Amino acid sequence: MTLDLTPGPVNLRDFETAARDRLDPVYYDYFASGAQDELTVAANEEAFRRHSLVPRVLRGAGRPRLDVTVLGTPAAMPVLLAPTAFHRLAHPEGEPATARAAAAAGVIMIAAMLSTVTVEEIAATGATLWFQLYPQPDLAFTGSLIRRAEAAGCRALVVTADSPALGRNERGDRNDFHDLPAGIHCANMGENGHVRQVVLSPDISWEYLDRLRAMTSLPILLKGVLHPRDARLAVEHGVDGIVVSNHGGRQLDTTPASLDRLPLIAAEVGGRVPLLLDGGVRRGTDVVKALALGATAVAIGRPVLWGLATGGEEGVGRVLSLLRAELDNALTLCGAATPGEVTGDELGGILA
Ligand SMILES: Cc1cc2nc3c(=O)[nH]c(=O)nc-3n(C[C@H](O)[C@H](O)[C@H](O)COP(=O)(O)O)c2cc1C
Ligand SMILES: CC(C)CC(=O)C(=O)O
Repeated sequence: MTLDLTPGPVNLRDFETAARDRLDPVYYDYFASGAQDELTVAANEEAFRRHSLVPRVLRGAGRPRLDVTVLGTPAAMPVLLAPTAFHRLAHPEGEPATARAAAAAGVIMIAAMLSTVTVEEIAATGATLWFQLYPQPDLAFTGSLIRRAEAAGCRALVVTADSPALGRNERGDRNDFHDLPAGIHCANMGENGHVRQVVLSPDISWEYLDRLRAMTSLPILLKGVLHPRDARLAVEHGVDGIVVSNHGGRQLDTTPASLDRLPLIAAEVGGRVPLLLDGGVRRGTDVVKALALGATAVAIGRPVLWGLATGGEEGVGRVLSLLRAELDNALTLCGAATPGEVTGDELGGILA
């Protein structure tokens, strides 16, 4: 018997390396890649490096509490699982493995409409879910998806607004990856024995959002907002929350880092609705920086996929526990007692 003394991944970036070693390179590229030159992918992580945290001392804050409530949904920490498509490309168990890990960690999973297992089966894990929607021009079909998400117990609807078309993914082109492999499909899109094609439509407008608003009493978050005027419009159209996001740099390349847009949007929204941020969050200190700049919580996309590819439910669980430990440590070192206490004024010496 040989003893395995390798320590394994000790942070979220290590999980990417571990996942890369295990994954089919075509699927690795699908998960890792962004649009075109991937400038926005790089910008998202780079933006966090540009900011510093200035800790306060002798606050006697004690060990921080990490729990938050976002739009009525309690969570053990201000980190959600961003919606990402096609988890069965990462691990045969797919989304239910991710959901079990989210449930064990007490965090909210935003289930993607383009999951490879149905929302009902994901919900059967007992995880706390929100449901992400690509608004489909067929309103009746969209309505049926919303009804299913509601019936499955999803507690909010996350409407992705940054996808009037698919971003141009050149790694996918090089790999000729344009279809899911046999046996894996968009499980929520099944209808009378065939699978509906997802439509990313440039015709979706604020008027469509009004229709959605009238279709559900669930809180609605708009995902993919980068312009303060759109944030204002979102609030005017009755949205309950905003996800400041550039889709992990996978849609329009050369957009700014989502973190760099957060202060502008926070100033425009003025606390009327909670803001979430995703894109490039890899460290507990990144979470603190996002909180300092106006987010109530953040979401992570790729790190969850790296955990899933590396070790299924256990891998995702480890990603979440590492990030939790880092966040706990960062808040403690900042002298903050709760995530809500972190503000740009008091703690986040945001030095560009
Ligand atoms: C492989 C992959 C698939 C994604 N699928 C979706 C999706 O189906 N719907 C959606 O709104 N966003 C999707 N996203 C974007 C994420 O929700 C999120 O905005 C992004 O991953 C955050 O950046 P990060 O990966 O740097 O954490 C996807 C991202 C990745 C990496
Ligand atoms: C198939 C895509 C629309 C899923 C997605 O959002 C992405 O890969 O970024």
